[in-house]
Amino acid sequence: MLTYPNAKINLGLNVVEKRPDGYHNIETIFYPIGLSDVLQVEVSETCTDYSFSSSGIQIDGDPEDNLIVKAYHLLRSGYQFPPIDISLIKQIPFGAGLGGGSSDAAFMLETLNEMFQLKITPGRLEKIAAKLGADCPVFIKNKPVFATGIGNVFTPIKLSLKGYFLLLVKPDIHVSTPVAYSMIDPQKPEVSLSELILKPISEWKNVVKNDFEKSVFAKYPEIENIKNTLYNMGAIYASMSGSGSSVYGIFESAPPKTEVFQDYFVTGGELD
Ligand SMILES: C[C@](O)(CO)[C@H](O)COP(=O)(O)OP(=O)(O)OC[C@H]1O[C@@H](n2ccc(N)nc2=O)[C@H](O)[C@@H]1O
Ligand SMILES: Nc1ncnc2c1ncn2[C@@H]1O[C@H](COP(=O)(O)OP(=O)(O)OP(=O)(O)O)[C@@H](O)[C@H]1O
Repeated sequence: MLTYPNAKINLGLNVVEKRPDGYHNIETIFYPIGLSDVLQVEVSETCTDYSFSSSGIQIDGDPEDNLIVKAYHLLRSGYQFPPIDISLIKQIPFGAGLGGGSSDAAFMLETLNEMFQLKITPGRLEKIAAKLGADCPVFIKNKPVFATGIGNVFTPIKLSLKGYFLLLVKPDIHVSTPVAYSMIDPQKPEVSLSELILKPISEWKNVVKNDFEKSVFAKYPEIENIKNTLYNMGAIYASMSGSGSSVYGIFESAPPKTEVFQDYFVTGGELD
């Protein structure tokens, strides 16, 4: 079975408070985008448990630590299904705040559920996904949502960026999520993001913020430069996604072709 685990961007992100368990309560809007990996899972004719191979962008770390493999082990411990061969084409940069690994894991859970008719409900799948990472559960419904808690409590929102254009830029900087959280001084926002996002997109620039930007920009001015360049190119709204290092611009029409980002990973297109 072939699936295309997609990335997300965060539209606004408030880090509200640190919790006793070390995690942080946040407010954010997750918006799925078209950039995706390719995940193939087939019943294996050769192995007795599972095989995993990965091509495309080379993922650091041990393959056993890949979130896809962790998702596999999580279901294997509670459900019966035959041996499988898993292959991934990695196209979503990691250390980018795009949730690529989380999406791979969520799609892996869904694939196994569907291929082997495990009959796990979407609600239960979200709970299983939460064991793999805070960003994982959102990829089960995979719709724009307002999220609270550690990013796992969802309220549907009526928000469509259909017809707008995205330009996404990822410099060659890996921002580690735990390190990014450790640099933040959490603060309850005066006005909730769920209200601010109802304003016209042209006003987001002045009110919708990502709390990670302050400390990440201070450490890596190059990332702030990308955001400024996107505004200079005519973006109606620009922001770092999640804990970085990717930065996106939202445009009312196709952004002008430019050489300025030639050293970076760049993607984009019309939004859904
Ligand atoms: C920055 C975001 O991408 C915004 O969507 C997410 O909050 C990050 O989610 P993620 O990468 O899935 O994070 P996890 O793999 O669950 O956690 C990695 C580390 O980030 C920190 N972490 C993560 C999520 C959260 N709400 N509070 C945290 O403090 C914790 O130190 C945790 O050990
Ligand atoms: N399938 C996967 N794709 C990408 N990274 C993975 C995957 N499985 C495990 N990882 C690990 O996750 C790390 C990236 O996590 P990090 O939270 O820093 O980045 P991110 O861009 O916010 O991505 P995500 O939200 O998917 O975790 C990588 O360094 C890699 O070791």
